[in-house]
Amino acid sequence: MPVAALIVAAGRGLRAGGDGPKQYRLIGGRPVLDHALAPFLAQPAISLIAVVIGAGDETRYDGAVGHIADARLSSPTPGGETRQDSVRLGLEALAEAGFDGSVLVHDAARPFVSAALIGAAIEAIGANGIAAIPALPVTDTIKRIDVAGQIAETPPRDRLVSVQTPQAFRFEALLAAHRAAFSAGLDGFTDDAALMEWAGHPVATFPGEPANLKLTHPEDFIRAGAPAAGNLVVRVGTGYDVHAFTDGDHVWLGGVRIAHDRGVLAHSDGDVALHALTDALLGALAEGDIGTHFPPSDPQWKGAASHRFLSFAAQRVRQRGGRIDFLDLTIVCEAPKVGPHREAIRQAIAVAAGIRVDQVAIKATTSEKMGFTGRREGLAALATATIRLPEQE
Ligand SMILES: Nc1ccn([C@@H]2O[C@H](COP(=O)(O)OP(=O)(O)OP(=O)(O)O)[C@@H](O)[C@H]2O)c(=O)n1
Ligand SMILES: C[C@](O)(CO)[C@H](O)COP(=O)(O)O
Repeated sequence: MPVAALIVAAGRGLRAGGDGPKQYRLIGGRPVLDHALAPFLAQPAISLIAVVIGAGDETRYDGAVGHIADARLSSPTPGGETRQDSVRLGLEALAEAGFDGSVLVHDAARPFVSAALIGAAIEAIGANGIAAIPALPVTDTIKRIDVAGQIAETPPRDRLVSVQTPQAFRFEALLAAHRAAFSAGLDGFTDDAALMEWAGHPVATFPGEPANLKLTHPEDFIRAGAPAAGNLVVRVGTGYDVHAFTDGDHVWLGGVRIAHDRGVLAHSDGDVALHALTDALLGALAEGDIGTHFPPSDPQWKGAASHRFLSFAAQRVRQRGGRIDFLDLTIVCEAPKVGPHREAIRQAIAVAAGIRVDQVAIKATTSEKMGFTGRREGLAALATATIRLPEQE
């Protein structure tokens, strides 16, 4: 089933203040919209990306995303007065382009969306879903107030969630719901899930991410680490990991399952490539190492898929207002052969880190039958991460 992404970026950002719409402001030297788009561009399952922009924002848009050379990104569509209007106009543009399948609707104002969350949205809508949205349990007690500001009700918190984007929908169903609401003159829906509920569709939830903040008020930009002057400094981190072979029939390397006559001994899935890359990013951030954040003593990481570790470290770079420039990896083993899987590994790493494939390099070498890798006792990986971070945080 084809998957499209619809990024709404036509708002004026009145609550955020500042000069011009917030989606064009810089975080870590890059526009918010560019941050929001990158993990969608890194997701190979997405075949079409449409962006809805405000009237008169064409030059800002070109300045923000003009560097992106990806045929999946279509020409921007003019938005409407409200978010609901902008989504509807974006859906109509996708319909005009003959799209059918699933659509992920995302706010440009959520620049810290992770590749993992986009993957979860695609998985949640799956082959048969109608609507699925990311949700987080609320931690504050929520009250409903009356017009005078008096508390009218305290709903039980265990059934309350706050919801985010990307929200995933069956395209035809969402388009029909938007058209029906438009014909009925209803324009008060603050998210697309509410519109689907109104149209009578079930809406499923999947776990959202606390870091997937919506930039709404000026203080959100401060929390997001937007540097005042936008000065970024280059930082380089290195990572190294080894795992011993054991009985088994496959290994995980760079997020790809490779059939092999041995497995690896590990608490997680034992992916040395992703572990070395995670440590390289954490090194560049000076935020400890993989064991600091995902202790092997913690049962929740038993058998964990290591792309989660890399996505976490990449997210930390973005949360600190930074960007990943390049990831370079060397895998050391006599077998399995890495060459046939190189491109799949590059893709998987780019998706997990939320960067482009051309920002990832994979090299492999044997150790000429010397040492533990040469004796086929295990495999190793070395990684270098080049990132940029705001000068003063
Ligand atoms: N007419 C509109 C209004 C909003 N949006 C988009 O919807 C998302 C969520 O909206 P919000 O955070 O409310 O953004 P703004 O409308 O820009 O903010 P404000 O309400 O403070 O003006 C943003 O990515 C925004 O660009 C849009 O495409 N068209
Ligand atoms: C769609 C949304 O991001 C879900 O939390 C939110 O409802 C958008 O609200 P806004 O007032 O348009 O920012």
